Amino acid sequence: MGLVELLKSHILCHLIIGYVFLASGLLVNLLQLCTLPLWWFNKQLARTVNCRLGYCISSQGVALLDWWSGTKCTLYTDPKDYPMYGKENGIVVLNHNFEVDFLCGWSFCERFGVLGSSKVLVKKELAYMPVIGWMWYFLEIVFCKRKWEEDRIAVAQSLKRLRDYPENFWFLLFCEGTRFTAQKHQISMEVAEKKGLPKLKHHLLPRTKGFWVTVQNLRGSVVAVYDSVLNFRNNETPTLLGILSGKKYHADLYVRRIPLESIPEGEAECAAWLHKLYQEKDNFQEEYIQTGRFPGPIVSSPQRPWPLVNWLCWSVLVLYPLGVFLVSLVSTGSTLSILVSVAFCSAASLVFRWMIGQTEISRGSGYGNKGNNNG
Ligand SMILES: CC/C=C\C/C=C\C/C=C\C/C=C\C/C=C\C/C=C\CCC(=O)SCCNC(=O)CCNC(=O)[C@H](O)C(C)(C)COP(=O)(O)OP(=O)(O)OC[C@H]1O[C@@H](n2cnc3c(N)ncnc32)[C@H](O)[C@@H]1OP(=O)(O)O
Ligand SMILES: CCCCCCCCCCCCCCCC(=O)OC[C@@H](O)COP(=O)(O)O
Repeated sequence: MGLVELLKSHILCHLIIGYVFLASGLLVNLLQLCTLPLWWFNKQLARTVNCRLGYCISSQGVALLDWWSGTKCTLYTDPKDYPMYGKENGIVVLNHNFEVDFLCGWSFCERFGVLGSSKVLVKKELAYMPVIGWMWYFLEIVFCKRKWEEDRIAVAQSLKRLRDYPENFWFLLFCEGTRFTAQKHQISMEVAEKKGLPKLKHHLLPRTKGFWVTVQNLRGSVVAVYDSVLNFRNNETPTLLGILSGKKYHADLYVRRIPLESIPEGEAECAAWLHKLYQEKDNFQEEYIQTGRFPGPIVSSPQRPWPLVNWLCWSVLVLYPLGVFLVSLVSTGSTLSILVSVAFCSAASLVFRWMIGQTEISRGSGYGNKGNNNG
């Protein structure tokens, strides 16, 4: 192991990264709170400002993936669709097998200039997470309880609000509704069998209601569905802790652009369309596993320097006062103030570790563990 690798895997580096993320993130959350009065006077300006503020947080995740761990993300897509990416609103339908799929998603958003404005249908539990969950409130992210009776009105209302969003956005949908596990897969295939639907090998049976309500409510504002399939080379299953330790992975993403007008309007027809899409996604995954590549050409989607620049700026901004504080603490501080500071740092480390834990499939929810629903 080289010196740089050793340094990247050192806990002190992780603590510094965690501190920069939490301190800058909470500062940004505070700035977002300050934009509240602006919503009354100029809603579109408030939204644009919040996109930029959101970028300050999520691009740190991209910097960690692209610059710190050096993970490569390769895009397979039709070159004639490429110029449209980032220039129009799209619904992204992505498989949900990996703990860092959201980071890869963010990395592509960054490359196409839609990171600050990117949206997702996310489980309500994540709304309470400091920094990211709080940022999402101001970015008008759509939360769901994964209980259709409670979600149907709230989700539709949140989606309707996005119709006049001032920035181009991608709306991410994990239609499987939860991360892939062997047990959830077995149960969802039992549901598929009961419904007379073909079995899927690499995906859970998609939940169709969220997709239907999204397509219905964003029609006219969103132009296309980006059917996306993500996998990692060499059968790797990357983790956020691995990335934090500087482990380099190689992600491959296959994207097909499907015009929204080709998707049926009726609920049953739309659901059938989505089930067919997941059979095709399953075939693409199978092809990747057999051949090590997705269909179609690789299109270069270069990284931009901004996530690194943003990360360095925030690091200077929050590490400098910490340094000054630590020096004064050591030189003049009482035992009590040193103990309080140590306790505070330990608590912050635990919060950061808890946030990382939210990405771990082994700590995932029981949703999808019962055939008749929430489990
Ligand atoms: C060019 C580059 C392109 C792309 C780049 C890629 C991406 C970048 C884009 C954006 C990035 C932005 C942000 C990313 C950042 C972070 C996000 C990270 C993660 C958070 C994601 C989540 O939180 S996922 C969980 C929440 N989301 C969802 O659940 C969405 C899918 N779910 C739905 O749509 C649901 O329908 C629902 C949530 C709306 C409602 O839930 P409910 O459980 O009530 O669902 P249903 O009513 O559908 O369920 C009942 C039906 O399901 C059948 N059933 C029962 N058991 C099962 C089972 N085990 N498996 C499957 N189906 C089951 C049941 O029979 C019912 O059937 P019906 O026929 O009656 O419908
Ligand atoms: C320097 C930057 C460091 C960045 C550190 C980020 C810290 C962690 C933030 C995590 C925020 C996003 C979490 C996404 C987690 C996720 O993928 O959720 C899973 C859900 O879909 C489904 O849940 P489940 O039913 O449990 O599978």
